[in-house]
Amino acid sequence: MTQNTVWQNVLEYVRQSITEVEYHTWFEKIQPLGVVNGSLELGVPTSFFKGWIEDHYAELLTEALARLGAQAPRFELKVIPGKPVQEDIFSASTPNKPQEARARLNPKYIFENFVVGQNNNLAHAAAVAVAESPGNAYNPLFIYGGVGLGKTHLMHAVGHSVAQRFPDKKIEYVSTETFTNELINAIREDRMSEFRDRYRSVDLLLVDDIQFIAGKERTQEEFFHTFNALYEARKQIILSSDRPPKDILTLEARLRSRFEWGLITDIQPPDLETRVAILKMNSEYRNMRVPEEVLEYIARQITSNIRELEGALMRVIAYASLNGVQLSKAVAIKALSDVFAATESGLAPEEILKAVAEHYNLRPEEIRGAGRRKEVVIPRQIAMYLIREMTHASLPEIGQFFDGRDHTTVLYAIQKIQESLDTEPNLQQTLKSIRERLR
Ligand SMILES: Nc1ncnc2c1ncn2[C@@H]1O[C@H](COP(=O)(O)OP(=O)(O)OP(=O)(O)O)[C@@H](O)[C@H]1O
Repeated sequence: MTQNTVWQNVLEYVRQSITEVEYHTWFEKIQPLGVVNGSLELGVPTSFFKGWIEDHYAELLTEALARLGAQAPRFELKVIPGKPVQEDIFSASTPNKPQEARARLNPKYIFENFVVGQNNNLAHAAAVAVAESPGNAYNPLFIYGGVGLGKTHLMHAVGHSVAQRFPDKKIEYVSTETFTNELINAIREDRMSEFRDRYRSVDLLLVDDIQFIAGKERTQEEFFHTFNALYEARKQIILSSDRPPKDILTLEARLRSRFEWGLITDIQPPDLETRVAILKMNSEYRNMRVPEEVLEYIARQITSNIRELEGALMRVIAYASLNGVQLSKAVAIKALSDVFAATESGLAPEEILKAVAEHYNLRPEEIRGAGRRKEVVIPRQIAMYLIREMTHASLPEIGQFFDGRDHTTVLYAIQKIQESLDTEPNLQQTLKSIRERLR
């Protein structure tokens, strides 16, 4: 199981550095075989495939292993003809066929894997009630809370549970971003009735990150009608958000009041015991035995984001396996040393954004916002680049920070700056003086 943990970490890194097409073409077909003497062994379907990976991605793979703390990062490709596509927990969240409702649900996000603590027990109880009697308990169910605290997990858990209990019910999970993009495409391609049929014919609609609907008038209009159609037909709606409806600015009053019709429940950051329990559950899920002292060390370091908490555990497991050492607190401290060193040196994305804004004589909101003028686009790209360089924020987190942009937008911005750095000496000077402001 360790190899899966290592591989998932590597994949996460790789995915941020290449296009989705490359990722699906090459990396989804690789199967982790094991870590042998510190070298990660990977199974590939053909020798052509092997050669391609060696020629094009060797450096990236080595870099990913080094980032995981491998002292001597090495991997070996073995041709295993006819090997099926690796089953990985991330692949379930990306298929395009809309009707395959369950396919959009992450298999890990079930009630059994959700640790209930004081921070989330009300949200959990409400989700269970809704799963038992969709459309009748609380409609809509509105779950809000900070980043990485389990909102999506709970929504998916309801989806899995309803799918199991009521196999004929149609379930749709969608992020607000996807809903918006699909709406735009439907309008452009003259497929609005298809779009409406699809969303208005479901029995359970799960919409993630609804706060991003703010300011999008056409999306709000369409969602309003979808909401009404489903509500009147007593179909269940669950919404997640990083804030309660009253704090979503520029949300039409009629939508806000609808969001408040059912039950609004929040998820708070977990306490220490709950964090340890989550880590324990996670290691059991991966069939790993991790000493209590390691779990506790990690749980004490990371307090407010469960995704980061899990990421740290994975990193420690990967580090131990790649370096051939037993899991212990000392190893955990080493494995996480650079993670914590960087957060202690402690620049927050806000500070970096502020420095960029000051440099350009702009307001931070102008850079963060939707403006497309060149005067704000370049500072925005620079801010994204520097946040990536100076913090441990992931591409999706940076995207979220910049008013919910997609991680591909962030990746594009970073690549753009990297390319320009070679050709534009002025840009190097700009970056230098912004970095100096941050000293
Ligand atoms: N109570 C919990 N028990 C076990 N795992 C949890 C719990 N809460 C969150 N997690 C795990 O933490 C990770 C992040 O959770 P999730 O994606 O649901 O957060 P979120 O609140 O939707 O975040 P975002 O605001 O970024 O959308 C997931 O891997 C999830 O399984």
